[in-house]
Amino acid sequence: MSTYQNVPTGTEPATIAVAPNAAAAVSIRGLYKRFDAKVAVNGLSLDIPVGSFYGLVGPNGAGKTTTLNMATGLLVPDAGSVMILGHDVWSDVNLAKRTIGVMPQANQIFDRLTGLQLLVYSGMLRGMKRAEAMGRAKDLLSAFDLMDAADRMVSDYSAGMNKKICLASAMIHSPRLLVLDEPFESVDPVSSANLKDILAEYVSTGGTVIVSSHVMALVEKMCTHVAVINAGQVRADGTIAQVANGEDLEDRFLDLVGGRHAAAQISWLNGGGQEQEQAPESQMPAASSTPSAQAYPQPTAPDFPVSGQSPESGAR
Ligand SMILES: Nc1ncnc2c1ncn2[C@@H]1O[C@H](COP(=O)(O)OP(=O)(O)OP(=O)(O)O)[C@@H](O)[C@H]1O
Repeated sequence: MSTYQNVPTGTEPATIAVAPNAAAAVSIRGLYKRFDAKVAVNGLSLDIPVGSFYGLVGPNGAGKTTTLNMATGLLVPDAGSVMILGHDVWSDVNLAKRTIGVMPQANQIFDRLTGLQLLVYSGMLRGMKRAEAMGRAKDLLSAFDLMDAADRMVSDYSAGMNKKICLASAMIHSPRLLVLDEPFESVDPVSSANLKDILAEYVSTGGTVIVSSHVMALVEKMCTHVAVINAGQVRADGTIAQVANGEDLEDRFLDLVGGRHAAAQISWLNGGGQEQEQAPESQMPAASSTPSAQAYPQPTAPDFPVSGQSPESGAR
């Protein structure tokens, strides 16, 4: 898909100048998606090298999830192309899906299964024999410190345990590319360190990890590469050092996406430590006068029934 037939005239992104990179783990060109009037992804192009730990960062609503959904065969783009390990995603979407492990969201899994059942089911969905899926499921439960919870229903897991079982179910078929949305959210520091070790080991064997995250310190520490996304486009991409460009990555991010405004200037939000600002004189009653009905309008009886009272009972 490389034409812009679904894109409103006049809003087409710049022509795709550079051919997709078949050697990349993911090569995106001119990706575009519009939801009614909202352009979520606006001609986005990006190459993600094989064996990289790639962070996608951007403010809320920047288009990260929409991009990842299109790149992983979950959402049809309006235009543009995505290649995964040299194969066009949308010409054989099932092949692409076999290559990728996408971490599901907590509300996308069958949480009435036990952790063990969920992993075995995920493995068998990927075409594994039950015995093989069972063996891998136990390895993952052990690696993710979930062995004690293996026979408990996932609906009874804590938020962090839920994250871990979702991540494990994305890994059971040993994909070549892992796509993870905020994988460490709610995960305790010990488990999170273990997960990072597992992911680092996976990358060292040639796997590629893409994480979408808002936690810049985590991206700076874990990732080899980063792309800053804003308003559906890539603002900067490359190794962490290239993107940071000698600055702290978080400061650089703020420079790139802008939009920082002075929250501290909300006039009424003062924590109680300072005198409230006086209202302008014009809005205050004259000194020594008693409050008049004009200065302080008296509340009137509500013209709607008060909870538990009929309009009649309210008048009593
Ligand atoms: N199904 C949808 N229908 C309508 N608008 C959508 C839909 N999905 C996303 N959008 C809009 O597209 C824009 C990009 O959303 P997206 O979820 O891709 O952003 P994001 O970068 O992942 O944000 P966040 O960091 O908050 O998760 C937002 O303005 C969002 O409201």
